[in-house]
Amino acid sequence: MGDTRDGSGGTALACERVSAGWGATQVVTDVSFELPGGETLAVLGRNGVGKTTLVSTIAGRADIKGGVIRLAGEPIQDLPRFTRAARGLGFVPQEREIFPSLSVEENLAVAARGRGRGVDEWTLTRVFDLFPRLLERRNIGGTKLSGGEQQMLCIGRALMGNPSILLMDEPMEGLAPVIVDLIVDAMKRIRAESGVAILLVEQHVDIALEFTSRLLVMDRGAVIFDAADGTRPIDQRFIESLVGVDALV
Ligand SMILES: Nc1ncnc2c1ncn2[C@@H]1O[C@H](COP(=O)(O)OP(=O)(O)OP(=O)(O)O)[C@@H](O)[C@H]1O
Repeated sequence: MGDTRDGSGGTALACERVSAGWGATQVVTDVSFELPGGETLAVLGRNGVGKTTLVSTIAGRADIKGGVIRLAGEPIQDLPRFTRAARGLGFVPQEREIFPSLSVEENLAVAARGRGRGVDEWTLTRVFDLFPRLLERRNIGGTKLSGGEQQMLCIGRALMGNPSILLMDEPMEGLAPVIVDLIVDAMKRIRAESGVAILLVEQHVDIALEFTSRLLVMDRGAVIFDAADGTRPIDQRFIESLVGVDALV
């Protein structure tokens, strides 16, 4: 019997015909998928196709216009974002949103939320073990960090909430290749050590395929290639052709 809170052994996150946008503007149309507990799903697509809008809708930041979002089976689309976070939805936003007036350690500490999982809990010590750079910089103000360090802090902060689902919006964007490697390694450790389900928004097909063969490709707000259940054979070059050349530079 799996952990009912994080849905392991069942569906951790599901979107059922979700349409969404910002104010009066609809961006996402009829997106459906299921993400089992502990698995990773990559959402691919070129700039502006609606990937951020989709994860922002799941997180409770964009406006849902139709459909149902389920967290471990329970509908959450009408809940405020803070309640979704409290129920186990972690978010690594594209803009990182580090608190500028707080140190690294304070940024992490304010996000701490224990869930009584004992040794499996993410704590300051564990986050510093995952990202030793953050330990070295623990007393530095959040905005004095490099882009890569800010991304580590943003991921560490989401982990401090001990989520069952981690929504990650292009976490490698704009980072030097050596930092991308470091973040990829950290994400592999996060998956192995915590069994968290990850919804990864990516533009780079090769990076997505390092984690998963569960893929959705979006174009103009809709899903144009659905391999979310992970059973479809994946041809990297075909997926790259769907995502578009601007994603390959
Ligand atoms: N916070 C926001 N407020 C208002 N409109 C937004 C917001 N974020 C995105 N949009 C709009 O939604 C549309 C789709 O953009 P979105 O960011 O969802 O695409 P994307 O696939 O994530 O692209 P990118 O990789 O550039 O982030 C665009 O017209 C964009 O201007």
